[in-house]
Amino acid sequence: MGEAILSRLVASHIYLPSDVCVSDPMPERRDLLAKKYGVQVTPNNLIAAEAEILLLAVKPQSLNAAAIGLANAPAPCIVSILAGVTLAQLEVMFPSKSIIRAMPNTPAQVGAGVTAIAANALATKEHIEAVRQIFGAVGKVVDVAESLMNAVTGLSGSGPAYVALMVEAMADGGVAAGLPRAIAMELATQTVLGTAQLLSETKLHPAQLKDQVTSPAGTTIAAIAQLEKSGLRSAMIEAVLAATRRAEELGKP
Ligand SMILES: NC(=O)C1=CN([C@@H]2O[C@H](COP(=O)(O)OP(=O)(O)OC[C@H]3O[C@@H](n4cnc5c(N)ncnc54)[C@H](OP(=O)(O)O)[C@@H]3O)[C@@H](O)[C@H]2O)C=CC1
Ligand SMILES: O=C(O)[C@@H]1CCC=N1
Repeated sequence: MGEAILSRLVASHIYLPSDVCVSDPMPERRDLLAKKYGVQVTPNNLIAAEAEILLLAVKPQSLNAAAIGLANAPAPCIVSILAGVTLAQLEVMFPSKSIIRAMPNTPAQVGAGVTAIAANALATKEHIEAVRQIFGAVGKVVDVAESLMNAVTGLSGSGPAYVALMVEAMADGGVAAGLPRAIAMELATQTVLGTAQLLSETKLHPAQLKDQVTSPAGTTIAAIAQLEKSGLRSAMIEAVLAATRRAEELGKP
C-alpha cells in the first residue's frame, strides 16, 4: 500500500523524488524503490522520521518494532494507514504531534482510490491540508469521525478484494456458460467498472439501476432470484462486519 501511494505522489509531482525518503528493512526492496522512483531509501526509520510528514505503512503487527526509538522523532506530523490502530495509541507512541489516521485502498495505484481521514486534536490545519493533498493524489478523500475508521476499513479498505472476488466469480460463470476465459474476464471487469461509473455519475440508487436492467420475465430477474436465494446481500453485509471486527482486534494491544 505504501508503494501505491508513493508511486502516485511521484507521478503527480506532489513531491519531488528527492523530497521523499522510504525506510524498508529489505535491501532488495530498497534497491527496487530507489531505482523505480528515484527516492532516497534507508534501513533506518529514524532517518525517515526526519521528514516533515512521517507516513507509517507497516502492518499493525509490526508497529511496535518499527516505532522503536521514534518517540522523539523530529517529524511534526505522523500519518498512519494501519488498520485498527487508534489515534489514542499513536498519541502514546508519538506524544505532542499532529497525528492523522487514514484508510486508503489499493485502487490508489491507478489514482482511483478512496481514503478516509481522521485527525487528532493537535493536528494543524496545514498538516491536515498536506495529508489531504497526499491522498488526493491517489483518489478521493473523505473526512470521518475516528470512531468510524474500522467500519471504513471493513468497507472500502478491504472492499477491493470483495469486488475482485465478484469479478472472478462472474468470469467463472461466463466460462461455465461457454465463454473463453479472456473474454469472460474482460466482460466481467468492464461490467463492474462501467456500473460503478454509471452509479457515480448519475447518482442513481443501486435499486433503480437494478430495476433498469431487469426486464419482466427476463434473464436478470432469474439471476437475481438465484442471488437472493444464495444470500448474496447477507454475505456482503457479514463480510464488511467481519472485516470491521478484525480491524478492532488489530487495534487491541
Ligand atoms: N493492502 C491494503 O489494501 C491496505 C493496507 N492498509 C494498511 O497498510 C499497512 C501495510 O499493509 P500492506 O501494504 O498490505 O503490507 P505489506 O506487508 O505489503 O507492507 C508492509 C511494509 O512494511 C515494511 N516493514 C516491515 N517492518 C518494518 C520496519 N520495522 N520498519 C520499516 N518498514 C517495515 C515491509 O518491508 P519488507 O516487506 O521489505 O520486509 C513492507 O514493505 C497495514 O497496516 C494495513 O493495515 C491500509 C489500507 C489498504
Ligand atoms: O487486510 C488488511 O488488513 C488490510 C487493511 C485494509 C485492507 N487491507
